[in-house]
Amino acid sequence: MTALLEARGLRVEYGATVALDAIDLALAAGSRTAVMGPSGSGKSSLVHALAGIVPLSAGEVWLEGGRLDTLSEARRSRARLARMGMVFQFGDLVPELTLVENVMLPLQVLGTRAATARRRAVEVLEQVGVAEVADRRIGAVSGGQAQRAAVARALAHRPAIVLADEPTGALDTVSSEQVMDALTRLSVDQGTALVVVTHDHRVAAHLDDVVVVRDGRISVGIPA
Ligand SMILES: Nc1ncnc2c1ncn2[C@@H]1O[C@H](COP(=O)(O)OP(=O)(O)OP(=O)(O)O)[C@@H](O)[C@H]1O
Repeated sequence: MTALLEARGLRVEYGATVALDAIDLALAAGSRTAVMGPSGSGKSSLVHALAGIVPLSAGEVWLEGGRLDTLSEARRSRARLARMGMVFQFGDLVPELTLVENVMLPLQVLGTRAATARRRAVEVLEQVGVAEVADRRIGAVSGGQAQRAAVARALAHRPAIVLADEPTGALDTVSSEQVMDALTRLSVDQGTALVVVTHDHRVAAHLDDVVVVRDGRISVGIPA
């Protein structure tokens, strides 16, 4: 079966630092993968390389059977926007906008009409359990609620792949569980491939596979 997203021989360098080397990874539709490993081992670099955000020194990234890394920057951004959802530790939501407006934004960039985008945004906010605060500004809700809005935003356009870098890192245990429940439930419902960078074994327990990164390489063994 063709992988949805595949890395072949990835190498990423920042100046003299080799952040990733010889990475092979294939993600199938509906797979749920934790990326674990020590601080500085290359986990964020891996997620950014899979998303086509950082330039590769060597290797290839394939998205749905086509090369991602060789596309022009504009086409890569478009492919990322259309087919991927990204969630980061502190969200990157617009604090002055409401939850629903934040979730509508990428849909509208993709050409969805405002009324349709709003309906879909409210639907996903309901699925992640924050519909009751949908019209509050991000700055006026809790960290857990904002992070669930970030999950809603990443999933609203029904991406094939969700890449989440420490999505629960700033949250207490209860909020962290809510965010992971929301991510995994929507992955099950929509068949999304889910990749979650985490230090937390409780977070990894929500996922089916674990990839351990050590010194820029995928290693087999017990996560640190
Ligand atoms: N923009 C950058 N410029 C230079 N070096 C970088 C840059 N980003 C990351 N690095 C280096 O690349 C290596 C891998 O970093 P990366 O952020 O991918 O690790 P990580 O496993 O995600 O770390 P953490 O768990 O602490 O977030 C580290 O040595 C880091 O210092």
